[in-house]
Amino acid sequence: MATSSAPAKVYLFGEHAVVYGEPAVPCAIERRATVTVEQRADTQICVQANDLTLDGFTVRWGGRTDSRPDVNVPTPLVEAAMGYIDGAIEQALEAAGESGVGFDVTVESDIPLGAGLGSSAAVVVACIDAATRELGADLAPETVADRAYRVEHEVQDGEASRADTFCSAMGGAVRVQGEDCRRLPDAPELPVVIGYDGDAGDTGELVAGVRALKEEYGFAAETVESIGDIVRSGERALEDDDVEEIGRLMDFNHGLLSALGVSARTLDSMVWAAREAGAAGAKLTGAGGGGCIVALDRSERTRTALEYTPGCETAFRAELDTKGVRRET
Ligand SMILES: Nc1ncnc2c1ncn2[C@@H]1O[C@H](COP(=O)(O)OP(=O)(O)O)[C@@H](O)[C@H]1O
Ligand SMILES: C[C@@](O)(CCOP(=O)(O)O)CC(=O)O
Ligand SMILES: [Mg+2]
Repeated sequence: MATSSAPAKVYLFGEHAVVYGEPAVPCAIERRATVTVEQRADTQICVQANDLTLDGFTVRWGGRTDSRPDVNVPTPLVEAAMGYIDGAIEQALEAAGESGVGFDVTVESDIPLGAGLGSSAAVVVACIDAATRELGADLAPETVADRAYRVEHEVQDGEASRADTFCSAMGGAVRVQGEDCRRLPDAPELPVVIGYDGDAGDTGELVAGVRALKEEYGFAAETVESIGDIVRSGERALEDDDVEEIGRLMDFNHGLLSALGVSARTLDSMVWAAREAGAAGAKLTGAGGGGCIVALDRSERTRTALEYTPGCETAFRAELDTKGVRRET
């Protein structure tokens, strides 16, 4: 039996545009998905999944006698979860040079699902790490990241960046542009506050929507390029530890994401509540459509204001996670 965990992340800058080769800077936070993998005597894959926003379900597939999942939760969720776990197991088997092995997989996650905090990447990264160790192999975090990216790419219908998976595997703040993935040497000490509307967005669908807009309108393509410019300015502000400037750029980034159609009324309300409470800046994080915003505020004012904002289910402070994927005992 092997257990690994991997962290969630917020995007300081650059989600969506990173899918088209612009840079992005995500940052790992101290909320984790933990995955336990144990070999079975047969060839089935049996997944037990739980997280904050899920009542929990068990699904079993593969093997000779039972190839249909036996579950009690909505089909799209199960299909997506099966896609991620199936993909992760396939990558682990390939990495360990094995085939035809069945596993019991248990997922426990503190990361709200589909909320822009990268629950999918954390689950896949932790699952690949645990499954390869269960098979006697040991992969470097960079290799886990690369294999996890292939899974996200497949599940998101061929459109995904390496940002979420690299960040979750490596921890800290990272910069990703195409295949160029690096850890930022001095992870910034940022006063991150997160607001969550209790809702979820479908990453694959939202990415496809941006792609369609970009193909239809030249100015949408330019908007994507402008997000790249914001990220480049953001990197300089991060080097200077200039929280006010980082915040201004986050505000600008949110405006452009909103123009690309991936915000939501609740996300906009939370962003405005944060700004009015004195946050240095605020933006949605991840794919959007519902889920989380990220704001910067050293004081408690933003968190308190968010808690009283209609549409906000919960607000919390998030510490930077410098560890990335790790073995749990
Ligand atoms: N605890 C979990 N158990 C099983 N599957 C999970 C869990 N957390 C996330 N997932 C998978 O990840 C998907 C959400 O990923 P995505 O839409 O990319 O949003 P995000 O990565 O922002 O949370 C879920 O639909 C599910 O398939
Ligand atoms: C929209 C996107 O840039 C980030 C998606 O993040 P999340 O799955 O919503 O946490 C897609 C990607 O980079 O693969
Ligand atoms: Mg995701």
